[in-house]
Amino acid sequence: MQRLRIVVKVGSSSLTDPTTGLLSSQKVHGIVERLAPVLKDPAYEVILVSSGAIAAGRGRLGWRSARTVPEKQAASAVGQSLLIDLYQREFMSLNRVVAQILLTRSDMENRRRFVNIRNTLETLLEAGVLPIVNENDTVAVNEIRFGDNDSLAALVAILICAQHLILLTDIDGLYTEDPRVVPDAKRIEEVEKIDSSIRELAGGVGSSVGTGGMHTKIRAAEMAIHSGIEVVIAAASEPNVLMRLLRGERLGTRFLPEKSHWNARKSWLVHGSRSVGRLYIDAGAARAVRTTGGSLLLPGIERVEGRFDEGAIVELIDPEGRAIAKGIVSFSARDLEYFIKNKSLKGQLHGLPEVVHRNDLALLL
Ligand SMILES: Nc1ncnc2c1ncn2[C@@H]1O[C@H](COP(=O)(O)OP(=O)(O)O)[C@@H](O)[C@H]1O
Ligand SMILES: N[C@@H](CCC(=O)OP(=O)(O)O)C(=O)O
Repeated sequence: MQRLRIVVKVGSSSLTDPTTGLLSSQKVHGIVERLAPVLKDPAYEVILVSSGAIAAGRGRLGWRSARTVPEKQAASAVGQSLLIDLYQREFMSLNRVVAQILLTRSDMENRRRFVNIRNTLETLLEAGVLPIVNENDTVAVNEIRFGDNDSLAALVAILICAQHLILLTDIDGLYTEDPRVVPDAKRIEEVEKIDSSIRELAGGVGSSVGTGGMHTKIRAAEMAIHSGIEVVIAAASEPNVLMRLLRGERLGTRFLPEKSHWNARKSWLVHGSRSVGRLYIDAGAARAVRTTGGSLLLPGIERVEGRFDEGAIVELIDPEGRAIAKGIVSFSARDLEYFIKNKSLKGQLHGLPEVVHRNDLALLL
């Protein structure tokens, strides 16, 4: 039987006490209660992405707040083990082994690590273990931080080819405006396509502990639906919310997956990888790449930007300056510059590999 894969993300706001902002063991218990029936059902495989480390650490350290990045990192270092210990004890009563997985953005950007993470998760799921993922806050300096766990959860869902991503938060879905600011705002039940009219609905963060508010959730939903994954934003406080959602009950806001979506490799290219260079290409090459699904060949390249080796991720820029695709380049920047400078060589360059093979290329436009 093909099991459905579900990534459930629980935000800081749903794991903490609203007045103190500290981790609430009662709320953690509530999340475990909602997960229990799904875990028991052989139709599903679950990965939990849980925030809460900073809140747990602040509680243990007696800190009223953690504002600077080093403070948050220190609080998280103290709190992550407390958080996992709490989950461990809760899941023990359900006879379920848990595993801790801590990731940074750069783990996702590196294709080998990305594949390794997938192998580990697959093995854990196969062994009936519940993986509990969080950002590795202590090593995640600004450039490699997710910051919010919504994008992390979307990338995990892409990585393991999940069918559902459920973002549990302190509000029962996406509203036409932030209901904390505009009390008569209306909940949106279903979103067919995420465009600027949807992105504009997101207001700020509601609680003192949340990060990103609806902005990061809509961004995460966008990544996931492009990859064929259905996304729901729902209230963590709703009784039996997960099973009810999986049975099709209309709770929260459902974002429909796109029908013609990227495969996992292309999704990783677009959302997971970071490009380190740009190839400026001519109109003919842009047309070949965009409309005929062709590879990028040497004669189409006009200029190279960035220092990179073969195997790096680059963006392809068309003559109008638009990034039309992202792909894995087969030559280093130095080699490409050499070929461009010695254009007369072009005629003799048949037989060289494509600069970016079509299988290693994902269109952005
Ligand atoms: N259009 C909107 N609809 C619903 N909630 C919104 C909207 N804009 C902003 N918000 C705020 O987003 C908050 C949830 O985000 P956040 O605090 O980051 O949660 P989490 O900790 O679960 O990631 C809500 O409490 C709400 O105040
Ligand atoms: N990694 C941090 C969570 C960051 C965060 O607050 O994210 P979110 O729950 O999306 O608002 C922690 O465990 O405290």
